[in-house]
Amino acid sequence: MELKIQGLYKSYRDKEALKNINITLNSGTYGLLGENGAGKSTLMRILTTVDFGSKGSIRFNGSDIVKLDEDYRGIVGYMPQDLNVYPSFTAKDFLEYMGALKGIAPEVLKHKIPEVLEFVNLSNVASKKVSAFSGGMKRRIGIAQAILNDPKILVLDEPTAGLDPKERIRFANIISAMSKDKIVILSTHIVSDIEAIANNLIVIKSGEILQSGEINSMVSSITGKVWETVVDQAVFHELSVVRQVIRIKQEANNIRVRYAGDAYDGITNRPLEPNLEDYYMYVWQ
Ligand SMILES: Nc1ncnc2c1ncn2[C@@H]1O[C@H](COP(=O)(O)OP(=O)(O)OP(=O)(O)O)[C@@H](O)[C@H]1O
Repeated sequence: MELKIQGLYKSYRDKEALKNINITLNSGTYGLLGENGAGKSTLMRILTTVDFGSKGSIRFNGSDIVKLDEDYRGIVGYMPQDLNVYPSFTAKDFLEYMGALKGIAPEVLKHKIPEVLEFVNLSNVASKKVSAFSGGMKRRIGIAQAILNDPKILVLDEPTAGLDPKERIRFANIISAMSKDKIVILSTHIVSDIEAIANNLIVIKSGEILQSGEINSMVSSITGKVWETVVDQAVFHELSVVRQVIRIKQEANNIRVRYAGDAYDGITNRPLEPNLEDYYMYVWQ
């Protein structure tokens, strides 16, 4: 399976939201990371044909997705950032409605709805109004509607925003369980969520791909470059000028510092296992 994006641009009047995006996605989970306004939602909307690029092409297994039209939409699942549900809809009503919009036959929906509700662990609230759901439950019903058509390509815009730690883990497990033989693309601002859910990272900045690759190899490329030390205020000040500080914690009169770069001379440093946040801070900040 291959989704190939070539020379993709998107302009909104005077704003260039995407600039020359080139990337090929295969089965796997891709985390799209970028600041507010980087272009993540724009790229996701184009990948799902909710919107179109100004220039460039996207091909699924060699065929242009715009030309594939319904055939492409039939294999795509999309969870937009703001999923609006009529307040009076129950979970089941909502899935019936979304299923009908996707053109899924009623007899298929009949067995598919209980299946997806079970999958996202909402079977027990199938007849409850979605308007009364917690943030985490709303995200899960969002996933449920996105997978109604057994999509090969699943696009999730900020699926973990506003989730508590428990819901976050539950969500990560749901995504991992269904990422086999699919292209899953999810966006987030939270680096640790990408590390927990995705195998591949795409960093996007001002509409351009800054870097993309396999998360494990990115992280292992900075082995030996992440340290912890406990220093006083004066040394911390010197250190923070010449090294990338990742995290600090005040401890009595000292500061515990996680930093990246070469070990700073003249202090006691403890080597740490790098993680994706270290990589992100060290390489891009
Ligand atoms: N419909 C639109 N009309 C005009 N400009 C737009 C429109 N949609 C997005 N933009 C602009 O395009 C740029 C990219 O926006 P986009 O929503 O894709 O970013 P994002 O990375 O998803 O941001 P966030 O993390 O805040 O959701 C921004 O500068 C935004 O203001």
